[in-house]
Amino acid sequence: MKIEIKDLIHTYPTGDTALKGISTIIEGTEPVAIIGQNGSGKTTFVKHLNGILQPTGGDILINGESIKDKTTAQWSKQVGYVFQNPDDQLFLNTVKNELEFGPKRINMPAEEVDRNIAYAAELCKLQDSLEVHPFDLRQTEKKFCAIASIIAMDPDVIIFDEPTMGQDVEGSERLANIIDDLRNRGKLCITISHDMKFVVKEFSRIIVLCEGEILLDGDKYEVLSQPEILKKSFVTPPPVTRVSQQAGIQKPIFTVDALVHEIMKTRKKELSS
Ligand SMILES: Nc1ncnc2c1ncn2[C@@H]1O[C@H](COP(=O)(O)OP(=O)(O)OP(=O)(O)O)[C@@H](O)[C@H]1O
Repeated sequence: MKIEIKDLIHTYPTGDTALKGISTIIEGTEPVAIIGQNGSGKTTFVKHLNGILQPTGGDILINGESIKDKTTAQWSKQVGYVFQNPDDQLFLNTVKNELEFGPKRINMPAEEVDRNIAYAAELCKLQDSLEVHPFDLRQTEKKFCAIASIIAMDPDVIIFDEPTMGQDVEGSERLANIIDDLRNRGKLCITISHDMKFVVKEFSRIIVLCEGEILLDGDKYEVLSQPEILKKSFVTPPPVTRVSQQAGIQKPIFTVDALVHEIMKTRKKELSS
């Protein structure tokens, strides 16, 4: 899977230019996180990746094919989009019906539908809720229902818009497990998140948006080693990273264990000199 974003511009009918010429390439299966302050253009950007929004300038090529050449319904076989708010996505009367809807709409063979539903329900821990009305699920579970309904369609790319919002620790771990499993199956996950702890744990590549432009794009160590530039996007690295940076440790640190290791290393050096 190769997604080429070429000088992408989006101006809403109101005249707001939310994307001011974004260019990058997303390739392979390594999960990518999109971060940035509110209003920086994250949702506008990812909504172009399966044609929910059309570029007003520039283009996106998915495996060489312009996003403009197919409808969202056609792209949804390849690129699934999980909405930030599950209430914008769920509309049927049981979880099972929600999971079946997409695969049937894209004419997936019945056997495959059953297999994909079973996989998506198990991965999202919804096996025991298949007959429940989605609106009777807790808000956090609704989100997993929305995620499972996209996974059941078996797209190559899955876009998550703020999946950790409102999730507790167990929910975030379940999400991390979903992303790991999808990657192991060769899927590309692209995720918008404000949860920096989740971002540094789960993603190796981070794209930082600021006022409709790409501010930083690269490996998480490279991105988080530039705190002064990051400040422009009002992104705050996780507490352990900030503590280590203030303590003068150059390489970004993402876990308490890694911080302790660095401190012990420095102490050993000091003692031996
Ligand atoms: N439907 C719309 N009509 C007009 N302007 C819009 C529309 N949707 C978003 N915008 C504007 O486009 C800009 C980018 O918004 P967008 O929602 O893409 O940002 P975001 O980074 O996803 O923000 P958040 O983190 O709050 O979700 C903002 O200035 C916003 O007000």
